[in-house]
Amino acid sequence: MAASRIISHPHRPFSPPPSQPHAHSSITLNFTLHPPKRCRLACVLRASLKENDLNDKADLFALPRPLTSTQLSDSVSDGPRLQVAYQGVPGAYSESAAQKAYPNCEAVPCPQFENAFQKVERWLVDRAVLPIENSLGGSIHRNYDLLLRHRLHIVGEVKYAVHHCLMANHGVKLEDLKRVLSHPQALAQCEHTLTKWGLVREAVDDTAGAAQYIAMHGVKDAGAVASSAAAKIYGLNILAQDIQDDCDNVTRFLMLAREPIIPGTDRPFKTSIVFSLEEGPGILFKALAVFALRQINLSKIESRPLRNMPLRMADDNSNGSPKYFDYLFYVDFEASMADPRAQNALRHLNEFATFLRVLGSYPMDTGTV
Ligand SMILES: O=C(O)C(=O)C[C@]1(C(=O)O)C=C[C@@H](O)C=C1
Repeated sequence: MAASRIISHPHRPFSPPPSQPHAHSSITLNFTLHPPKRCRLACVLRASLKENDLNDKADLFALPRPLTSTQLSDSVSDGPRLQVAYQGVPGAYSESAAQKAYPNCEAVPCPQFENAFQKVERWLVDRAVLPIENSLGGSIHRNYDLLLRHRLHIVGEVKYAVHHCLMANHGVKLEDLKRVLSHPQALAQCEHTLTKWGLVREAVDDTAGAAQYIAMHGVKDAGAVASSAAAKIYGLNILAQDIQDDCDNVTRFLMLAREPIIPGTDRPFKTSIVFSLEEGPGILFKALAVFALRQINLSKIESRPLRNMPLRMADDNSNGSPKYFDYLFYVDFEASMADPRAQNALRHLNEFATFLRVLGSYPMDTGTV
């Protein structure tokens, strides 16, 4: 097995190791910014990182140690239970995903995604498990943005089959309902069914939170879309089961930690990166070609606005009129950072990317959902 070492220091450039397959190489997985071409972007990204003062506090601690793959899914044997932050209240799908990812963990509820990131950064918990995409509803954009703003590492992924129920207080029938409360993703996943029933959608922070609200306030004209576990916890009656628009409704969650893991080649690995590019014809094609040239499969691509600088000038003679939207590209590819093909692909990409950061190299969830 290759034994590449990951250094997770945020201020050093990406510098791929020599490409021998079994070299004990040193890979810096964080971003690179070369002046002068990249200094404008550097300022923007630094400003965006400063938004979270926790990042500075994290620097007070010693350099993190990489995790080994044996530390991925269980708690430290005979030690305290691993504490895993998730967004929502008990009964949320994220809680079940956290328990699937770390079977003996203590799942710690957080009101917002950002709080889950912060809890890990402040050493209040060991890991966070957060949704990143759903097979029906698509990407959870907020978490893409937070991955960049924070400095946690993706150490694993877990796919979770989501089965939505419509629930209400006891005695309330489907005909009595005018409204339905749930997480926007859950509402999107049940779009056709809810339209058929003519229910007005109301978005709340999480599915189980919707169930809790309905129960606590004795609401009679609204139901909640949530899990059967939430119905049980909050004492609600299930009016309909499996109401998502497709029986195959799977959410992919990311497992996040302060430390990266040592990537291996002993099982299928995935690597997640984020980069930005100069404007120009065919530049995205060129960026994606670095993977195609090495037979590396891409499993996901997502573009997000570069929030602090969403528009760029066409050129210096554009009289100050903004022309182009500016993007960050998030790409997942099916190779380990210990694989020389991945190292070469990133070295190649780094030749023309204006910014590049490796978010994590981690075992793929190849299990059934
Ligand atoms: O609200 C919940 O129960 C969650 O865990 C959040 C969430 C999401 O953000 O996508 C997770 C899984 C489902 O796709 C629906 C909602």
